[in-house]
Amino acid sequence: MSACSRPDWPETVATPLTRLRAERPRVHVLTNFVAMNVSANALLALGAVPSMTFRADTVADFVCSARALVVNLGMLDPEREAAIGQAVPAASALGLPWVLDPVKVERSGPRRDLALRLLRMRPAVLRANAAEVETLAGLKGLEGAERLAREFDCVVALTGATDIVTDGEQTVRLAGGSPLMDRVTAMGCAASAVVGAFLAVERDACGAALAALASFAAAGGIAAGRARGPGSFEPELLDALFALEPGQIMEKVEFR
Ligand SMILES: Nc1ncnc2c1ncn2[C@@H]1O[C@H](COP(=O)(O)OP(=O)(O)OP(=O)(O)O)[C@@H](O)[C@H]1O
Ligand SMILES: Cc1ncsc1CCO
Ligand SMILES: [Mg+2]
Repeated sequence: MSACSRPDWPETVATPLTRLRAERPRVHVLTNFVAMNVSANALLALGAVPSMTFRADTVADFVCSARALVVNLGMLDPEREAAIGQAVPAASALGLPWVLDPVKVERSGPRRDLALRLLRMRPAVLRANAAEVETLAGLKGLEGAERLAREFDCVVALTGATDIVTDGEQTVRLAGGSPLMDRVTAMGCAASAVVGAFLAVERDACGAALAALASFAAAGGIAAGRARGPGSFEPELLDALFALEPGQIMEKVEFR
């Protein structure tokens, strides 16, 4: 039974967080220029180690020695697209889990088609917002997320004011975080990177996605309580991820 239906939340969240900090897995992140800095810093704050190269002739070596891969389609240029073409087969060959973040597929047919081709290459988790899920599924909200999870045999983490994690059969909703997360760039991209970090230590993709989004939401809620606005929110978020304790996650995040 997957963690999407497992009720022992402390175990689902606390154990992977402790393991992440103990093992310090390296996660290879292919992402856009807007998101690079905050994604790398979020991983470091949590205890993981980022690598970010997107040279096509180098990326497979980095992926082969990493423990998870994150593929983000934002601001996609030919160089990063070529790197994705090397990185995903390298990860698949090793059975390395990977996350797909289909940034803004609703804006471009070719980008949507690339995301659909990548979905057929079996990411462990698709992390997307509502517009992206609707574009890829042709259906809105939870129904769209469930359809994608079933069609592509992956876990779908649909984020927004409430996050949804589904494997197509079982679904968990998480409420937490802060509206300030919508006023700072690349929070979704950073959340996808954090899902990659949890996949590195938790092979149950539902469990990894839940632990990641719960940790990110809890840290977001804590940071919002300390920040004066978007400018001070981001450093507060990194500090909150660094100091995050499992008890705070249970306190700040509501599971439904
Ligand atoms: N109104 C909100 N209240 C609480 N949390 C939120 C809110 N909006 C976004 N979040 C959180 O912010 C993070 C990013 O989610 P979002 O759905 O905004 O991603 P996104 O649209 O892909 O972002 P981006 O493309 O800018 O990286 C998630 O962890 C989500 O839970
Ligand atoms: C790629 C990109 N373009 C504008 S903001 C942003 C970060 C993730 O959406
Ligand atoms: Mg996004």
